[in-house]
Amino acid sequence: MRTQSPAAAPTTPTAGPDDGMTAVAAVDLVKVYGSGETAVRALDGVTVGFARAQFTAIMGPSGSGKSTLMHCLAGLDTATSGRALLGGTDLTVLGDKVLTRVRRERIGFVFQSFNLLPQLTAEQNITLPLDLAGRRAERGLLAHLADVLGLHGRLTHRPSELSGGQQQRVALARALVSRPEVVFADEPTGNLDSRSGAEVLSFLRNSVRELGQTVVMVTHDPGAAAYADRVVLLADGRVAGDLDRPDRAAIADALQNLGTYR
Ligand SMILES: Nc1ncnc2c1ncn2[C@@H]1O[C@H](COP(=O)(O)OP(=O)(O)OP(=O)(O)O)[C@@H](O)[C@H]1O
Repeated sequence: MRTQSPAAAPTTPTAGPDDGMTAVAAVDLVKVYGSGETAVRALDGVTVGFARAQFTAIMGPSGSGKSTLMHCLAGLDTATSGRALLGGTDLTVLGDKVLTRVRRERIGFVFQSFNLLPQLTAEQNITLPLDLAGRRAERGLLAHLADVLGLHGRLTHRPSELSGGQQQRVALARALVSRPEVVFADEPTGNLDSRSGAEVLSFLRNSVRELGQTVVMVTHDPGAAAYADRVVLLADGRVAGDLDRPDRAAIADALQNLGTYR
């Protein structure tokens, strides 16, 4: 394992995303929840970049700041200081309206709880972000995603008529159909059985390889993280390690070294 201080984070943190190779970056990102004696420093100066067309997993103990980092980088939460960069855009200086548009048009999301709208069909759920943005789905890409995700014959079904694995595959199609600059996945296999989870992870892996998609995934599971090209470790709101193409055992070791793996 390469461990390092946040100041020596791995992927061109000082160059920032304008180098054309970095899709998303945090630069000295600080997030403090609350104030006074009860203040919690969830992010304590995180500097890290996520390369284009790479699959990165973020891991670390409970409370280490994984979700906070992802939410700040996705414009779902505001940082206390520092910069959250998507391409050349600093999300920390944007107002709510512009931020909503950036999230809708440039970012794909996959959540543990699927977050599909129950009254819409699978296809309507998939195209909803595009519809809201006034854009048309690329029919070829939609058909390709439905095909590789095994959703043909399910597109007219509502979420209640689909299994958990199928619902998450609909969420994956929704995340990718707009060709976003990055897909953020928060514990995407947390509610799935191991077979459905493996399908979701293989799909994410292949979307990086075949579509050049950038994927950043938060997970507790070393087996899930082993699908990634890179694993960034957080501890106490700081970058505590960075693993290049680790296997499951190397990830488990690194977590154990952080004193967290049970
Ligand atoms: N809305 C909030 N208000 C106050 N404190 C918060 C809030 N959200 C998170 N925190 C605190 O910030 C710290 C980091 O939380 P975060 O959820 O980012 O960690 P995590 O690594 O994602 O944890 P887990 O693995 O348990 O999901 C924790 O101490 C948490 O209690």
